[in-house]
Amino acid sequence: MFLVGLSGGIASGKSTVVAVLRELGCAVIDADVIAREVVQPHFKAYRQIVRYFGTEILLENGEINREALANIIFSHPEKRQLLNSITHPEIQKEMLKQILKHFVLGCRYVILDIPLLFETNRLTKFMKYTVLVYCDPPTQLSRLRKRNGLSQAEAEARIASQLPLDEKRKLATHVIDNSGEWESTRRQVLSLHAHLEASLDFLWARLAAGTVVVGLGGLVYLLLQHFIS
Ligand SMILES: Nc1ncnc2c1ncn2[C@@H]1O[C@H](COP(=O)(O)OP(=O)(O)OP(=O)(O)O)[C@@H](O)[C@H]1O
Repeated sequence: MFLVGLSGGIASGKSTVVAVLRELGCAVIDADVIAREVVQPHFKAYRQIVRYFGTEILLENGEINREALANIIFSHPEKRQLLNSITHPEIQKEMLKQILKHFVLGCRYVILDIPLLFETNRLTKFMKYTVLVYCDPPTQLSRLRKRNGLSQAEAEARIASQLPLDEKRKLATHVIDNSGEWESTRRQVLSLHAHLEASLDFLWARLAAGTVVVGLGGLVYLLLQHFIS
């Protein structure tokens, strides 16, 4: 099995592309969903967040008030760092668990949908391929304005807070250009899927796992022989 990182920019069409990939039966791990899960009450990160940030960041139902927490870390970079040091290891653990599950199920590849994949650049070294869902700047601006009901200035400010798509484009191994019609995007996703399905890169991980299993089996056999005789 191999990993494929997928990212985009605000309103560039990532959700649209992921929907097609899921429809094709691809295994997709959504980092945003995991980030929301690990701060739910029964998780370790929840207890740590409450310990450090206090019960005032809780909603009446006991869940974390994400907006209140976002406001705190917005003006206190050291608190943002603290929050990241609590949540990031839990998110990575959960991602690893899901990757292993897909490996055991025999998936050839898994798509990791990570919003800040190219900005943080920490996870790209684990990816065999990286995919950018691209959209030309005027189209991105107009789709964002329409979807979120924003003024020109508001939409421009949100886009400017991210690494420009033209910069991310240089970092990706594959680009899906979503500037045109849905059908054109769909065709590109189908062709990417065919390319990934045809790749033999999944064999390396299976070979490595097979070698470990055979090695461990051999070791157990030798130990049993030793103790029985
Ligand atoms: N090819 C397309 N043609 C027309 N509209 C599109 C196309 N692709 C996406 N859109 C529209 O553009 C908007 C943004 O798309 P989408 O929500 O998929 O982007 P996203 O990258 O997931 O956004 P975000 O990361 O900001 O949540 C949506 O309203 C969607 O319906």
